[in-house]
Amino acid sequence: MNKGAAVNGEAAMNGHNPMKWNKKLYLSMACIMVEGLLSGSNFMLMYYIFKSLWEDRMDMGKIVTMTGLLAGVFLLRLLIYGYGYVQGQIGGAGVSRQIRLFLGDKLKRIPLSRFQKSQTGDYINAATENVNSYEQILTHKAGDIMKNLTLALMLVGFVAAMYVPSAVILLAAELLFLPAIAISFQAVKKYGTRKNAICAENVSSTVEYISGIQTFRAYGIGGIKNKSVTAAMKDFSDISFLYEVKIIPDGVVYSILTWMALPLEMVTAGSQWLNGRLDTVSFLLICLLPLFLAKLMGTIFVDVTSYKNLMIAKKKIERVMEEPEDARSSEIFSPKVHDIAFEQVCFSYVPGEPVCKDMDIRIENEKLTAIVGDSGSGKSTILNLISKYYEPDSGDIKIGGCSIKGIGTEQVLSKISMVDQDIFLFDDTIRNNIRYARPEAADEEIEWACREANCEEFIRKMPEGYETMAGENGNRLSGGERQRLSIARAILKDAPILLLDEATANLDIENELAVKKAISNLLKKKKTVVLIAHTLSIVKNADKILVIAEGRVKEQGSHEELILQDGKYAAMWRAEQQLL
Ligand SMILES: Nc1ncnc2c1ncn2[C@@H]1O[C@H](COP(=O)(O)OP(=O)(O)OP(=O)(O)O)[C@@H](O)[C@H]1O
Repeated sequence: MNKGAAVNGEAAMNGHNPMKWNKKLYLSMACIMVEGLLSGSNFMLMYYIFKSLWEDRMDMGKIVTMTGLLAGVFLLRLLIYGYGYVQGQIGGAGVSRQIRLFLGDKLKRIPLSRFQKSQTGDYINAATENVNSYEQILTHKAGDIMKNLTLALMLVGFVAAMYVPSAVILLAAELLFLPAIAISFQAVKKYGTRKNAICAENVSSTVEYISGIQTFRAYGIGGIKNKSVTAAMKDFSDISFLYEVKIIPDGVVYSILTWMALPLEMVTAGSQWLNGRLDTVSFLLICLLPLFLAKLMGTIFVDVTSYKNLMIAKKKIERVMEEPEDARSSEIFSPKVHDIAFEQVCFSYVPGEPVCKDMDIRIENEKLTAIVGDSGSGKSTILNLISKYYEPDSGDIKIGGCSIKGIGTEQVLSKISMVDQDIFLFDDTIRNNIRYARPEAADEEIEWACREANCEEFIRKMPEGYETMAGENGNRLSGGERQRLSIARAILKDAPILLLDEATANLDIENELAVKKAISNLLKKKKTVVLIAHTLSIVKNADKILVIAEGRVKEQGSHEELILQDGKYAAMWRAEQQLL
C-alpha cells in the first residue's frame, strides 16, 4: 500500500509529548524520596536511644527529647508523604488524560486500512489497559523504587559509619540485585511482550464476538465462536502463569542470597565485638539491618520487575502514537468542478491480489455515472478510493483536476456524501443521527431532508417521533428505514459529490419502492453522482455506465451504446430481463 500520503505520527506530535512528566509528578517524586530519607533517620535515632540506654545515660530530659523527635519525624513523614501522594495522583491522572486525549485524536487520523482485526485490539488495549499501566508507573512504581533505593543506600552508609567491612557485605548483597534483575528483565522481555500481544488478540476476539453475537447466534455458530474466545482467554491465562513461573525462581534465589548477609555479618562483626573493637549496640544493629535490607531489596526486585513489565505498556502506547497518519494538508480543498478521474490506478488490499489494475476512469461533472459488474469485481473499492478510505498503490485520483494524494481525508470527505450498504447509526435520537451530516442544520432542515428521503412517515409513527432513540447501531430500525435515514443524511449534507451504493436487493417490495423514491429525489439535485447498481434497471438512464471486470473498465457508454456493443453489459441486461 502506498504510504506516500501518510505522515509519521511522531512528527505529528509536533514536539508535544503527551507522556512527558509534569511538575506535580516531579514534586511527588521529590517528596517520596525525602520521606524515604526521613524513614532512614529513624535507624539513627534508634541507635542513639539504644546506646544511651546501654550506657545508662538516659534521663527524663533525653526521653522527652527522643520521644518528641520520633513523633516529629513521624508527623513530618506523614505530611510529606500525604502531600507527595496527592501530587502524584493528580500529576499521574493529568498525564493519563493527556495520553487518552492524544490517542482519541490520533485514532481519527489513522488510515482506515490500519484498522484490521489484530490492530484494533492493540488500539483498544493502548487506550485502556496500557494507559492504566503507565499511570501506575507514574503514581506508584517510580516513586516507590526511588524511595527504597535511596533508603537501601542510606542504610549502607549508616553501617559504614559503624563498621566498614559490614557495610561492604551489605553493599555486596545489594549489588547481587544487578544480575538478578538482568535475568528477570530477560523473562519480562520474552513473556511480558507475548502476554501483552495475547492480551490485545484477546480484546479483538472479544470485541468481534460481542459485535457479531446476533449473527453468530442466527447462524448457530455462537458456540463455535465462543470456543475461540474461550481459547484466546485460556492462552492469556497460560501466558500469565508462564510469566510468573519464569520470574518467581529468580526472585526467590535472589532473596535467599541477600539473607545470607546475616550469618556473614554475625561472623564478621561478631569477631570485632568479641575483641571489644565494636560496641554492643552497633553489633546488634548490624545484625538487625540485613533482615530489614533483605525485605527492602525483595520489594525493590518485585517493583523494578513490574516497572519493566509496565514499560511494555508504555512502548505499546508509543507505537500507536507513532502510527502513520493520513496526510493533513493545511491546503483548503475547493475545486471549482467535481469531475473525478482515475489515472492508471493500481490497488490491492492484500499484496499480490490486485483489485484495480491500471484503472482509468472518467466521471463527468454533475452527471450520473453508474458502476456495474460481478460481485467482488471492485465496485465498492472504487468508492473507497475516491473517499480516501484507502490510498492507491500507484497512479493518481483527481477531483476537479486536482490530485487528492496530498489532501487530508477530512477535506476530501467534506465534498462527498455517501450512501452505502453499511449504515452506521449512533445510539442517539433520530434527529441527531441525521444532524451528524451537518451539525449546524436547523430542525426544519432536518425534517425537510427526511421528507425528501421518504422517512417522514415511519419517523412520525415512532413513539417520540424525531426524538426517538435509534438504539445501538440503529437496531430498532428495519434495513429499508436505516437506508432512507442514510439518504436523508446525504440530502442534508448537500455535498457536490454523491457516492451511492444501491442496495435494494434485500428489501421487501414496500421498502424497495420507498428507497428507490428516496434515491430518485436525491438524484434530482445537480451533483456528480457515482452509483453502484446491483440491478441494471436502475442504471438505464445514467449518463454513463462503467462495466468493471478483472480490475479494469471493460466497457463504458450509455445503456443504448452498451446494448449495441453486445458485450458483457448486454449479456447482464438480457439475463436480468429474463428474471423479470
Ligand atoms: N478490506 C478488505 N480486505 C481484503 N480484501 C478485500 C477488502 N475489501 C474487499 N476486498 C476484496 O476486494 C475485492 C473487491 O471487493 P469490492 O467490495 O470492491 O467488490 P464489489 O464489486 O463491490 O462487490 P459486491 O458487488 O459484492 O459488493 C473482493 O475480492 C473482496 O473480497
